[in-house]
Amino acid sequence: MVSEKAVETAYQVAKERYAEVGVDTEKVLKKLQNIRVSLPCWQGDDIHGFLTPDAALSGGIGVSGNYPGIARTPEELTNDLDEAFKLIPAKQRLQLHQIYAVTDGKKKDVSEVGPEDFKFWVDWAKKNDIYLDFNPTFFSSPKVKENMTLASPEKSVRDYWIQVGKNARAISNYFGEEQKAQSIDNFWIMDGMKDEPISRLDPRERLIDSLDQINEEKYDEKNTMESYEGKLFGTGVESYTVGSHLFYNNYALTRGKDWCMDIGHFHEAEDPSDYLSSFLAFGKGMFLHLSRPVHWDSDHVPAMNDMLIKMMRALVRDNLLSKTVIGLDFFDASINRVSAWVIGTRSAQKALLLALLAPIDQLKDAENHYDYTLRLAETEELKSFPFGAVWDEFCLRNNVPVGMDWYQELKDYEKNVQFKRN
Ligand SMILES: C[C@H](O)[C@H](O)[C@@H](O)C(=O)CO
Ligand SMILES: [Mn+2]
Repeated sequence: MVSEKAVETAYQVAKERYAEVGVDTEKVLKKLQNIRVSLPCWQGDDIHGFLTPDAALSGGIGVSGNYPGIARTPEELTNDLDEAFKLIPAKQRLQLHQIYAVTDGKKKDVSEVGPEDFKFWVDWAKKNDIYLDFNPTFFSSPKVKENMTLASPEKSVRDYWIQVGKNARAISNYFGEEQKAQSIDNFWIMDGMKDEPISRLDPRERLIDSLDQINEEKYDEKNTMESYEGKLFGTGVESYTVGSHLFYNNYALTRGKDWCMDIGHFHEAEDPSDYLSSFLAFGKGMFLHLSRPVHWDSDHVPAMNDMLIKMMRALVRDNLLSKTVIGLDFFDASINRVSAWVIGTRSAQKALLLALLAPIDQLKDAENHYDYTLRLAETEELKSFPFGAVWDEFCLRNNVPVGMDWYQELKDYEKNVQFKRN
């Protein structure tokens, strides 16, 4: 076990080192304490959900791996989440998908679920001081016709999915009312075509109309805010995605909604962190799906890599955190699913902490006075500052295991709970 004394001693040294360059680590720790990251509930059960757990995944997303101990019921999923939250410092958020409705034995279609089917989650969230976000489920359903939902050429198909979207807004609004904090309602719509379409505009106009119909009801933004997640392509819809990045960027701007960037949905040569300030210079707010794309939108568990660090730096350096909810999106069944939540969230928090531990005002001042030498010298020196000691102190203060100590706790849970499920 990591010695508390060693952590505290190292922190005192780190505090002094950062103070030398004008960074107050105590202020940074307070900031980090109040930034909630939104975990994807679907990592816990490979996106099966409870409404149609046997339905095949569609929309070009896929889970690989078969690690034992998957959660099969709402109780098992919340037990696993409880375990993850014991190993993640500070209070967080959780994204639910619509297929995670808990209908108490009643057979319901996704177009029929409402707030009452999420009471289970609201009760659990209140008990644990977790904020809930939402994602309507526009995939894994026989009602998806030829890869089309809200943009379908058939009115009856669109109408079905419009109802799903309306329900989603009512559910997210219910979360907001209950938790007294805004719930993000994130729309990802899989619609697209495998081969070159003749019209690229018609499906987009239909999608706009469907979304506008979904948004007819006015809800208090204190409770709920829609965000729209674009995509470059997906397996099966390689040639055309109706909801491209630019499409939702414009939809969000013209409707006063949030834009969602999933960093797995960009081309490898792009730098998605650059889009944050480009959008937020005009837009209302941003929701993120931080993920780890490996050659494509593979939804690996986020690691503290350059991409993640750049995203956090862009948010912190330009003061965009107040307009952004940091969500995660991954589903990896090749490793313990609870460990995926722990690793992904701790990595996101670490990247955020690293970004916060910088004398940003000073660096901006250097930049505004053309002192690019100081800017480069200091940002490079900061890379070898004792950031890990500040992270360990953060874990210690939050009563969660420091360093690899969490792994042993998780192995006990795996042995005593998860492996007994089969
Ligand atoms: C399960 C999520 O809705 C899904 O991952 C979506 O957010 C996405 O990123 C699709 O590629
Ligand atoms: Mn996503």
